[in-house]
Amino acid sequence: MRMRQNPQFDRKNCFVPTSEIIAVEETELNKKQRNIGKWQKMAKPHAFTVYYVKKARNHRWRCSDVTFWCVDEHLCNQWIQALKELLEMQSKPKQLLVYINPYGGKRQGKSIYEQKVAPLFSLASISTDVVITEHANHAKDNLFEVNINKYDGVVCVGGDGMFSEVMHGLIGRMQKDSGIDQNNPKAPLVQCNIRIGIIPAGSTDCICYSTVGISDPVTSALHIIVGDCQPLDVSSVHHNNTFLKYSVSLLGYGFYGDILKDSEKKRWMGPMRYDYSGLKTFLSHHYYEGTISFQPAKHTVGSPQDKDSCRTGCYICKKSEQQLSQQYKECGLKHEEDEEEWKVIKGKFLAINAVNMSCACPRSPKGLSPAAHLADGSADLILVRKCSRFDFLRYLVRHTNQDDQFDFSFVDVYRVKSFQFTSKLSEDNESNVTDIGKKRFGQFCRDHPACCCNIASSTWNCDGETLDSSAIQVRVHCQFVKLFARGIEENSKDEAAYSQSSIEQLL
Ligand SMILES: Nc1ncnc2c1ncn2[C@@H]1O[C@H](COP(=O)(O)OP(=O)(O)OP(=O)(O)O)[C@@H](O)[C@H]1O
Ligand SMILES: CCCCCCCCCCCCC/C=C/[C@@H](O)[C@H](CO)NC(=O)CCCCC
Ligand SMILES: [Ca+2]
Repeated sequence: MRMRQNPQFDRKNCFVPTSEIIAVEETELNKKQRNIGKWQKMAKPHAFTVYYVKKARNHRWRCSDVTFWCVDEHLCNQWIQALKELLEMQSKPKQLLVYINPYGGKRQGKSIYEQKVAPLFSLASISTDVVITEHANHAKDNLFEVNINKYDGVVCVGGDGMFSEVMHGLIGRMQKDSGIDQNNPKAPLVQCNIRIGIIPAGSTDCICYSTVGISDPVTSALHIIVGDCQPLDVSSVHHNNTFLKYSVSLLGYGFYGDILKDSEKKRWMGPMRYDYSGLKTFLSHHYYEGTISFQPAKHTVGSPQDKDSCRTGCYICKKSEQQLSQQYKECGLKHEEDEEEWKVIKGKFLAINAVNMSCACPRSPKGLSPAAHLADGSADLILVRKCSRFDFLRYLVRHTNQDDQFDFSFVDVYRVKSFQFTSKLSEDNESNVTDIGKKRFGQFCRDHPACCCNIASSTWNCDGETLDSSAIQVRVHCQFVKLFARGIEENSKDEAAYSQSSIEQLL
C-alpha cells in the first residue's frame, strides 16, 4: 500500500488520530491520475481517500485528504472496510436537526451553512433535517414538538441568542417529559444529553469562541463531525418562584445590561450595534445600588485569579465535578444548600457580571474572566464598583491586553455556586418605602444619558437577552448541557502529530 499526500501537506509522514477522520471513500482514478509518478508502473491501481482534520493556526481546523494506492483490489477494499468499521465505532453523529437563523449577525447564516457546512456534513454521510427559522422562538417551540430521539444532536446556525433558544428548547423539553416544574428553583433538573453544535453566524459568538478557541464555521462543523463532547455549566435564573431563563455565558447587570437594552433598538446595524451602544453606555456612566448575596464555590480548587485557563480535558473541571457528585452522594437530597454560608455585599456598582465561562470572543480574546472554567459547577462573579470614567476605561481596556483586569481596588471577583441580587429600588419597595422623587430622578437620567449619576435600576443581560426582573436568584448546574466541542486545545498543531491512535500505527 502506498500513500499519496495532499500537495499542501509537505511532511514525509502523516499522523492522523482515527477519531479525527472525517470520511473514507473509494477513489475513482482517471487516466491523468494513473499517469502520475510511481503509480504509472502499477498495472491497474486501486485507491481510497481518507478525509481528515488538519489543524491550522489559532485553533482553526480544515478538511484535508490523503489517497492510498495499491494494485490489489481486495486489499484496497479490506482497508476501506476496516476504516469504515473504525469510524462506526466512534460516537460520531449520523442524524442532525439543524436550525438556521437567517437574520443573526451579518445575516449570512443561510449561505454560511449551505456553502461551508452542508458539503462537509454530506462528505461525512451525516443526514440532516434543516429548519430555517421564521421568527424568534421558532427553534425553541419546535423542539417541544419534534421526535427528538431520532437525532444525535441539534445544530444552531447563528449567534449566542440562537444557541440560547435551542438550549432552552432542549432543557425545557427534558423537564416537561420528566414532569419537572422549572419554576421551582430547587427542583432536581433532568440533564440534557443530546449534544448541541454551534455554527457561528452571530454578532458576538462568545459561546463558540470560548469553547472552540475561534469563531469559524468550518472548524465548528468539523468538531460536530468528529463527535466531540464538551459539557457546560448552566445557571438557572429565577425571580421568586418564577423561572426566567438559563444562562451559559454572561449574566450582566449595569454596563452590559444597558448596552444590550440600547442595542436591541439598533438591530438593523448588525454587529456594529454593540460598538455604538457600548460607547453610548460608557459615556452615560450610570451606576446602580443594590445588594448581592452569594455562596462561594468551595468544591472547586480553582480561583478566578489563576494564571492557567480552562483547556481541553481540564483537570479542574474533572476534579470539581467529582467533588460535587461526592457531596451529593453523601448528603443526597437532604443537602440543604440554603444553610451554607452566604456572603452579603451592598454597594454602588457600574457592572455586576456573572460568567459561567471566560466569555472570550473576537472583541476580547481572553474574555471577562480569563480563568473561568467551562464545566466546574461554578460561575465567576465580578463586581465593578462605582469609579471614575477614566478608571472604568482602564478596566475595559484590560479585556483586550495581557494586563490583569481584576487588579483594581474597585473590582472584586468571587467564584460562586449561587447568588441573588436585589436592586435598592426593589428593596425599598419591598419595605414599603416609596420614594417617588428617586423614581422620577431615575427617569430623568434615562432621558439624559450623558449624566453620570445613579438611576433606579438597570436590566439583566442574560446571554444577550434582557430579563424582565432585576431581582433574581441564580444557581449553577454543573455540566448540565453538552456541546459538540472539546474546549480550547493547548497546542493543537503538535497534539495532532503525536496521537497514540493513528493511521500510521495501523499501517
Ligand atoms: N427568523 C427569525 N426572525 C427574527 N428573529 C429570530 C429569527 N430566528 C431567530 N431569531 C432570534 O434572533 C435572536 C438573535 O439571533 P442570534 O443570536 O443568531 O444573532 P445575534 O444576536 O446577531 O448574535 P449574538 O447573540 O452572538 O450577539 C435570537 O435570540 C433568536 O431568538
Ligand atoms: C476601549 C476598548 C474597550 C473594549 C472593551 C471590550 C470588552 C468586550 C467584552 C465582551 C464580553 C462579551 C460577553 C458576551 C456576552 C454575550 O452573552 C452577549 C450575547 O451575544 N453579547 C452581548 O451582550 C454583547 C456585548 C457587547 C460588548 C461590547
Ligand atoms: Ca464554570
